[in-house]
Amino acid sequence: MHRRTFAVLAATSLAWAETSEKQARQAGSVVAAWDAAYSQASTALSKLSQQDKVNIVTGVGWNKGPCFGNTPSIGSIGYPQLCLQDGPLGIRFGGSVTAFTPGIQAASTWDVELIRQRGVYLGAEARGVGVHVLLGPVAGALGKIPNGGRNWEGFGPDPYLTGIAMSETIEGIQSNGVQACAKHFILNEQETNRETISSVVDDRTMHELYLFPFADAVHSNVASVMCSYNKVNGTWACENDKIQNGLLKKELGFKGYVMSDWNAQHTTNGAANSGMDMTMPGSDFNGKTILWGPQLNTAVNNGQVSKARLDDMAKRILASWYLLEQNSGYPATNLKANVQGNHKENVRAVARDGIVLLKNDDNILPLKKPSKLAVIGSSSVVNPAGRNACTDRGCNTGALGMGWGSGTADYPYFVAPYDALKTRAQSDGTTINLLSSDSTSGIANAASGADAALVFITADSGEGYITVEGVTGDRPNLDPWHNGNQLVQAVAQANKNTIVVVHSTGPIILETILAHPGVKAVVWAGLPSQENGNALVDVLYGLVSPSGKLPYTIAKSESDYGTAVQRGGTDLFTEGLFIDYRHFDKNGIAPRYEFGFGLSYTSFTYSSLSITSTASSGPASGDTIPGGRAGLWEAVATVTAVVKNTGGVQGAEVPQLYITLPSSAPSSPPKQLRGFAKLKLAPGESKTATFILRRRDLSYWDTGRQNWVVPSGSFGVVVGASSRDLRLNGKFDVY
Ligand SMILES: OC[C@H]1O[C@@H](O[C@H]2[C@H](O)[C@@H](O)[C@H](O[C@H]3[C@H](O)[C@@H](O)[C@H](O)O[C@@H]3CO)O[C@@H]2CO)[C@H](O)[C@@H](O)[C@@H]1O
Repeated sequence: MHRRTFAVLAATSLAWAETSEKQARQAGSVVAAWDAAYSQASTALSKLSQQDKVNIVTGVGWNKGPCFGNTPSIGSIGYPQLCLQDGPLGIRFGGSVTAFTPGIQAASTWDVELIRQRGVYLGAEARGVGVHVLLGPVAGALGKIPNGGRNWEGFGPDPYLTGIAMSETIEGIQSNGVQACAKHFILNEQETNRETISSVVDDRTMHELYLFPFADAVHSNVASVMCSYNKVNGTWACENDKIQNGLLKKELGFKGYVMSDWNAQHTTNGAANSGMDMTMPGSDFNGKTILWGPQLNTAVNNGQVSKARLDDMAKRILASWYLLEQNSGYPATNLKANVQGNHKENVRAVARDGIVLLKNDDNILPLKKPSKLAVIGSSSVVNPAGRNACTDRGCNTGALGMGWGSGTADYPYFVAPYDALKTRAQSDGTTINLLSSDSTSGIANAASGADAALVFITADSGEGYITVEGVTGDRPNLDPWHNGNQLVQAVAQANKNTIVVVHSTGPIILETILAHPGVKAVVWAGLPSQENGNALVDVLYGLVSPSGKLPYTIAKSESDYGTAVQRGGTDLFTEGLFIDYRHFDKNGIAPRYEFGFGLSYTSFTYSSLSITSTASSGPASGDTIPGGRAGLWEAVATVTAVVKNTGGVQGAEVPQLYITLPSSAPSSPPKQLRGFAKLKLAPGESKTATFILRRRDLSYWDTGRQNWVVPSGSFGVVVGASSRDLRLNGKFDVY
């Protein structure tokens, strides 16, 4: 059977709900696939010495192999030197690879077809360069703190949206026979003090927010999970029996292996006995401290780590390798191979369809063959030092396409906004006045007299081992960089048709910008990677209607979020379940632009809400399959709604389904996203969105019963164009 995992789990790029329903039906085959892989792993294991087993679980050391992580080959079973390489948006330090859009841009499309295709292409490139384990996708940081440095690597602070994106990405990657790695497990929500902080979280919040998307990852058969740097409730994540053995392996039924984040292991025995299965990179960054290898051998010999535990570690790694059929015909590692194919088409589509139009007064957009345009800001052009001048994108100079850190890839080319605008202007006969600086001097000259002025601003963040312009990972505030507020004000003063384009790793506070009457439009262009300019021009000129929706809330003030980077040694997660829109809803705070918001060049109406349910109240039951109890994944309700394009142009709408749990579920969020669809609609066309609710979608985590429970009572159902633009209301009762 070729590509066993994919044959079992892959669904065509239908609505996510159909995909997950199929998965539920196929759960039995998933278990059978793992069983077969385990059987092969057991046979192989019986041929191995203890030293071989230790080698399988121990990286060769920092900077000692062709990849970021490497383990030694074992000739007797044909096991290769395993290559583990970042990352979540492409092959880090690849020679000729695609720099895909970051996860947050993929989430911003709300388009499972594009998200899945992105995953398939990521996997194809990883296979093409002989990477066995691709270190992504990311569900931690989830993004509870808007300033979190690495939020952009993942899919945003809603666990449902992130869970769907995790599944689609993992299934896409693994469809190519490449092992995916869901990271960082768990509660790694900030870069500041990430290697010392303890994230202290209550049981319910752990389950309903942070573990939720990892359950999707496990349900999609992810081969590996990376434990994170931080402590969880006082114990290092990579030494934490409760989260590794308890939550991940026992409760979620995870069959693959847990690897450490790079140098996140602290002890030999603690890590082994708490469920960590592979140490990476195998030494510290000085190459001096080695915690497994010979130390693990000794620990096994003197009984501090049992032989059975070592067997279990090795078997999990081998089973994952067999599950993905990497034992047959896998390409040799060559990170310099050209594997781009036509994948840039996915980059452009995600970059474009992830653009969120926030404001469009007087229908200033789309542009209509302007005779003169002003283009202003240092981020309108490519970094003058070169598109890849800063290692791991560790600078914010020129146009922004991704944040910085290990979750980056080198750009094979980079189309900056000005490059694409210039091309378009030539065909339209438009004159462009370019001022590629952030200085407010000279703006009157450049901007006045133009039909419209496009001003480009950014906000950047990344991983804490790099400091950019004084920012060590997490953003110190939610302001645009490089005096963006003053720049926009100066432009809007000079030109009353100012269009602000924002490239950012996360929310910024837009109040100063929106207060100026000259600002007619705000285009939230996110992180578009190598297709930055092309995607923008597609939207600015109306080649497509904007169809992205915010994957996070944009607040009026930073303090409105109710979460912040912690500077001390502990983060108590006192906000509990109430992050992002849950917090705004609960506290009656008006956001500037709510979660799920995004304008279009056309308009949509909603009608004909229909709800059917067979759900019964009570705890989840069934055997544990990958992802948790089987019953959680059963479809128990269906909601449909009709959306019509009532405007004059083609467009795409994202109807969103939110549920309100009955009051018998204590202290629950006012509403929670539990379905979405992306409908492409011609003028006058109607389509039906179908949302299939699984038992888990209607459940809360009952800490007393230690199980997911569907509460009895009346469930509220709303379908709308955003989390605050709710068009259809209904309810159904569960007894
Ligand atoms: O890449 C594998 C995982 O690595 C973690 O990040 C590490 C990153 O990959 C690595 O480049 C960086 O190394 C620096 C090191 O921290 C520093 O002490 C040394 O002086 O310079 C090194 C090179 O710049 O370390 C990062 C960890 O600190 C990611 O968390 C994980 O997501 C990756 O998959």
